[in-house]
Amino acid sequence: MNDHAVLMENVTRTYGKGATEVAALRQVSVAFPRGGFTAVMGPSGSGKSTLLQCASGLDRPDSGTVRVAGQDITRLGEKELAVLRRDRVGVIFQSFNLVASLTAWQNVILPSRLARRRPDPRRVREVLHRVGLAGREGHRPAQLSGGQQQRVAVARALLDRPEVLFADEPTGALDRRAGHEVLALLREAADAFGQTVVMVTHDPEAAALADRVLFLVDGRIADVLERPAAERIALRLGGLR
Ligand SMILES: Nc1ncnc2c1ncn2[C@@H]1O[C@H](COP(=O)(O)OP(=O)(O)OP(=O)(O)O)[C@@H](O)[C@H]1O
Repeated sequence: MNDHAVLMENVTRTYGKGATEVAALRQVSVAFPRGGFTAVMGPSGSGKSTLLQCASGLDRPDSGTVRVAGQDITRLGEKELAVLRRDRVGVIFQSFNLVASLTAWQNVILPSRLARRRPDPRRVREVLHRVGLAGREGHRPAQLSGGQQQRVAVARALLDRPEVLFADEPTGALDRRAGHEVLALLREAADAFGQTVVMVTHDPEAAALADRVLFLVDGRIADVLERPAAERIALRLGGLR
């Protein structure tokens, strides 16, 4: 067993062609240690979301390799990739991505239902309880606060106990307190459940909860800080712009 949940080697991702070509990632090599919590920061357009999408199998790099749980996902066909994403990876977005017509419970089990599985109701209850939504199972997104909606999305990502949780600005649409609750859940996923967390954020205070902060500039890793305080992150970030 290697101790990296995700290993990216020489990953390049270019969008567009000719005059409109943009190199979103340039030969990026990075390892995300098992059970670690990594924040990814950098100026707008530096490649953070692209890195997350390539690492999670939502996007394919043009070259380089991405190993998730030891498997090179760049070599997998669509079906195999879908299975790996389903079984090993959880994803959380800034905009929650919930279905408005479904209840919290139904949103949490939706990916399983689409994969023709029947999740154990005890597990669904447990995971909704863990994110603080006991008693809100029957509420639809419009009947929940932004923080509660994001916690539904976290519960959905946690349901199948994925080895890796990817979060793209998970607190971007939340106020401080709600954001902190979501971050605490991500921290707990790493500390109590040994899950690997990779989170893109613009917020130095959010990044300060991570074990390590990667800074991207123009598609390259410009710096890595271990367990930095928010002030140091903000300073480093200011120096990059
Ligand atoms: N689908 C796409 N088509 C064309 N260009 C794209 C596409 N997605 C991203 N890009 C470009 O790739 C670069 C990196 O984008 P990316 O979204 O990864 O940056 P980011 O660091 O996440 O930015 P932000 O903080 O603004 O969300 C940008 O220049 C962006 O315009």
